[in-house]
Amino acid sequence: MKSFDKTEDFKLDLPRRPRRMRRTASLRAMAQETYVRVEDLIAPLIVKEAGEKEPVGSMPGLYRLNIEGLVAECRELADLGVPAVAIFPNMDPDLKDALGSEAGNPDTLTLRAVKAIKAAVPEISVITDVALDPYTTHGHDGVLNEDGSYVMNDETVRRLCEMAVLQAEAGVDIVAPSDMMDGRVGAIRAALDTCGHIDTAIMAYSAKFASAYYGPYREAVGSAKAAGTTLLGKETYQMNPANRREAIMDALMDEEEGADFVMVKPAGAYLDIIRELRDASEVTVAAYQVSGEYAQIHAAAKLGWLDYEKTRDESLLAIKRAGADVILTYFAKEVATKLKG
Ligand SMILES: NCC(=O)CCC(=O)O
Repeated sequence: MKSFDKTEDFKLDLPRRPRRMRRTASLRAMAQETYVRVEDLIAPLIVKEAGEKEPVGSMPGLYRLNIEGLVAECRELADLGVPAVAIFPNMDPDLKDALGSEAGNPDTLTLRAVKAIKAAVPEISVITDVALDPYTTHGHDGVLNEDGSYVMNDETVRRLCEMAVLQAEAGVDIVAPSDMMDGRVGAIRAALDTCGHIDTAIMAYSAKFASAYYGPYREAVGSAKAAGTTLLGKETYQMNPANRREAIMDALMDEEEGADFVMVKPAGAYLDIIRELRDASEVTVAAYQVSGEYAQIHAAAKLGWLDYEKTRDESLLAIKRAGADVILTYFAKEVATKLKG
């Protein structure tokens, strides 16, 4: 057997050398396939009734804002070029009941917030959540049956239609059903059209998984305790994290029913679903980088275990590369500021 000759000139005969395009910054810039743009970012914001802005412990940089603070934040985001905000209410527990009746109040906090934003910052698109969980004492996204063992689908959808029409009347640009009831997109589309809101778009939380990554958000909106008061789990309506085909089926149903956006939530642990949905769907694909994804980057960076900015930017780039057209992310303002600067 011939021994390996260390002195011999050693050259691989390769038809391609991919490292050629990685050698300098300018070559790497030309070879870059994916970018995160400010136009891709949607900022989720939390509104509360009154008082000073309050930090959310597990989500550094996120605050519960009163309407005035919320409007000021929207002004800054619009000036940075962020195209949209998604508003979530932190409700006074006294306004919650088993039916989520406050959701049908034409003067509820969310609707006043929408009107204030649209009056002061008309150029930013406002997205509102269509779901009952902020308003129910049990924290579920719908109306329960008598013994509390099931979220009733069609009764819940009727309530969601009522909510969506109120939101459209308040001037919201996009309603976002996040409840995961069957048939709600078609019913909401029909209700909006019947009431003359043909131009109100629908962003469907289509592949919303029953995920542990929502933990910090539940603290932010004060629904963690509520969700714990019932034995009924959200996995009876949200999707099983193990399922891929089901996610695509549900999203394509939403598209057929009239969704203008289909969403995957969470994002980082579901990049395969984002890619597959981008390939299968004709409409805009949104991905929601949720609170747990945000919190884990902050926590690891605080411990000195990860580089904060690089990990943040890589997490968003990966979601774009997977195929998301827009990303709901708590990093929106920070990243927009960096991209503008
Ligand atoms: N409806 C909005 C959410 O549920 C947000 C979840 C999260 O950020 O963890």
